Amino acid sequence: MEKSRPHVILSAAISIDGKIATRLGDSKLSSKKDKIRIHKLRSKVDAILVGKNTVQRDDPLLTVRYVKGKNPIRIILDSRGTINIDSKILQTSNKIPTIIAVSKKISKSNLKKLKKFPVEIIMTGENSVNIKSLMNHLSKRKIKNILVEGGGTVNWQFIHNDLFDEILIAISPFIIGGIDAITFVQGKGFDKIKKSPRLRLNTIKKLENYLILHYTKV
Ligand SMILES: NC(=O)c1ccc[n+]([C@@H]2O[C@H](COP(=O)([O-])OP(=O)(O)OC[C@H]3O[C@@H](n4cnc5c(N)ncnc54)[C@H](O)[C@@H]3O)[C@@H](O)[C@H]2O)c1
Ligand SMILES: Nc1nc(=O)c(N)c(NC[C@H](O)[C@H](O)[C@H](O)COP(=O)(O)O)[nH]1
Repeated sequence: MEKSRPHVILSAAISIDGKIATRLGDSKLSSKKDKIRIHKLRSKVDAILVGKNTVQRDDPLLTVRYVKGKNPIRIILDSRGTINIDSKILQTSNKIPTIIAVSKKISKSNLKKLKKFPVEIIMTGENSVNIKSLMNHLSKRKIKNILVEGGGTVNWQFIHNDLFDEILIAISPFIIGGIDAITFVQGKGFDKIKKSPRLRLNTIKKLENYLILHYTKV
């Protein structure tokens, strides 16, 4: 029987205090070697997924550049279709397959704007994108594995809905601090430790001053 969702790997670079960006959205935590590690990983997955805020803040390409390899399909969660038309994602959508996942709340004008680009639009969910049905849809499209590269709001949705299989964390040698800085997992958070998914620490690897932790679910 076909699996109802792809294999999901959550990945992030965090400061030693668990933040993924400063309060101003600066997230440049990875070193060159760490980027090479990430790009190797990108080249091995069918798709890479991020939330709209990450696109707005980082203006990422989400391609494989530090190593040779194929680019994964890019998937952006953007409920209302407010992604910037000048973003590298939209501007390179003629070269790299791109899916914009939107919800039924998207305005006609934003939908029209997105349709001007050669992107695939998947509409699911009332207010925000229904990631369970999105995963189901992607599975039918033969997307077998997805690298979720954040940000914190997206990570919470995947963790809270138990839609992940592995977590890769790069603890980077920085301290960010501050109550307004974004953490690896945002959202409401669990109120009891026992509600947190149980994780098994599989491997730890030192990469210069970085520590790469690989977890799977128990
Ligand atoms: N260090 C790292 O590894 C890393 C990785 C990724 C992002 N970041 C940083 O994280 C910050 C962005 O994180 P964030 O938490 O603000 O936003 P995010 O990137 O998680 O995007 C969240 C947005 O995605 C959209 N969305 C649509 N459907 C959704 C759904 N079902 N679940 C969740 N989101 C949905 C919504 O507009 C929502 O506001 C940026 O500053 C970025 O630089 C850091
Ligand atoms: N591993 C990792 N280390 C970081 O320091 C960082 N900021 C991210 N962030 C993930 C997010 O998806 C970013 O937007 C892309 O890492 C930028 O992607 P590009 O280089 O433009 O392809 N991820």
